[in-house]
Amino acid sequence: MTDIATTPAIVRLDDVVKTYGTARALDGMRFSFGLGETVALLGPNGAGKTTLIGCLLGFLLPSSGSVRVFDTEAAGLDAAQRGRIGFVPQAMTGFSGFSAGELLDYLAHFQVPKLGRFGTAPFDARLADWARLPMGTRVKSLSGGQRQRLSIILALRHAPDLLVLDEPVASLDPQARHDFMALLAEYRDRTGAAVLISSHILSDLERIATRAVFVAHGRVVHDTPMARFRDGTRLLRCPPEQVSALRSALVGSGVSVLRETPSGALLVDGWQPGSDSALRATGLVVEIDTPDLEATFLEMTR
Ligand SMILES: Nc1ncnc2c1ncn2[C@@H]1O[C@H](COP(=O)(O)OP(=O)(O)OP(=O)(O)O)[C@@H](O)[C@H]1O
Repeated sequence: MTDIATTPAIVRLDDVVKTYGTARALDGMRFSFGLGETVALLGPNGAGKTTLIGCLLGFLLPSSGSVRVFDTEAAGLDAAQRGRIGFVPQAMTGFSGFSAGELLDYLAHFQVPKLGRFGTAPFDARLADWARLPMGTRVKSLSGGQRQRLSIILALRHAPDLLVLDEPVASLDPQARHDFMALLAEYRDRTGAAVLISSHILSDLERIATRAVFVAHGRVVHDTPMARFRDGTRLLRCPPEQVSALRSALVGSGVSVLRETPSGALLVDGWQPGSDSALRATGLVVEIDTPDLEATFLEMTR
């Protein structure tokens, strides 16, 4: 897989393998990303996304390969480096005896905001305004969505350079989810942070991501900047007897075949403005569709 990151990497995974007994959750995972990128991590259940995130945050040790964050092995990050990371887990656990307000006050002692990046106070206020938490309620009595909002505040308020979100919006209501995606985009644009977000809500990712990394069976199966994805991904359908002629016509055209679907359609990358007319000139009868992230996900990870 080609490394397509355009900025200096602050996260780099090289040939990462992680086994649980005989199961290989990560099987040669390799990609990197840098500041200003918002990477959508896409993969079906069990593809290895949470394991990858665990390795990246130093919670899990890879069985082999290397995971480097801020140019340091992830498991050996010091406190100052960890302070540059924000993490929203799938579900927040612990701290159940604290009220929301007490927890925010208590953890403020360990979270040093990087002043001047977004004017900390106004963004804090934006977060609080978005979350609308009942500050006096104990964490154990908060709803799932309220706990998720609390965990999002804790992940963002110290202005991390690297923000890692594992299914951050699954328990949010549609309004909170919509507003959070806008907040996240604002955060990224104002701070230039690197963001890695895993979510099954692909329409959200389509709006915010600058890059899509598709994983299946513990490996990266497709890695593309979103601009290239939007402009250059097509689904080509032709009568079954013409599929091999279509493949031949694409050779040397700059268009590459990512997948042949079970019905014989070709998912391709690298489509250009002149590709339609070039294909018409071959005399092949081809139906050309522009797939969205979900349609591409279904083909790339099946
Ligand atoms: N602690 C564990 N012990 C054994 N196997 C595990 C453990 N954690 C994960 N696995 C296995 O590793 C594989 C990858 O799991 P992982 O949780 O990383 O997937 P995922 O892509 O995050 O899935 P989901 O979308 O369902 O959250 C799965 O086959 C899972 O069963």
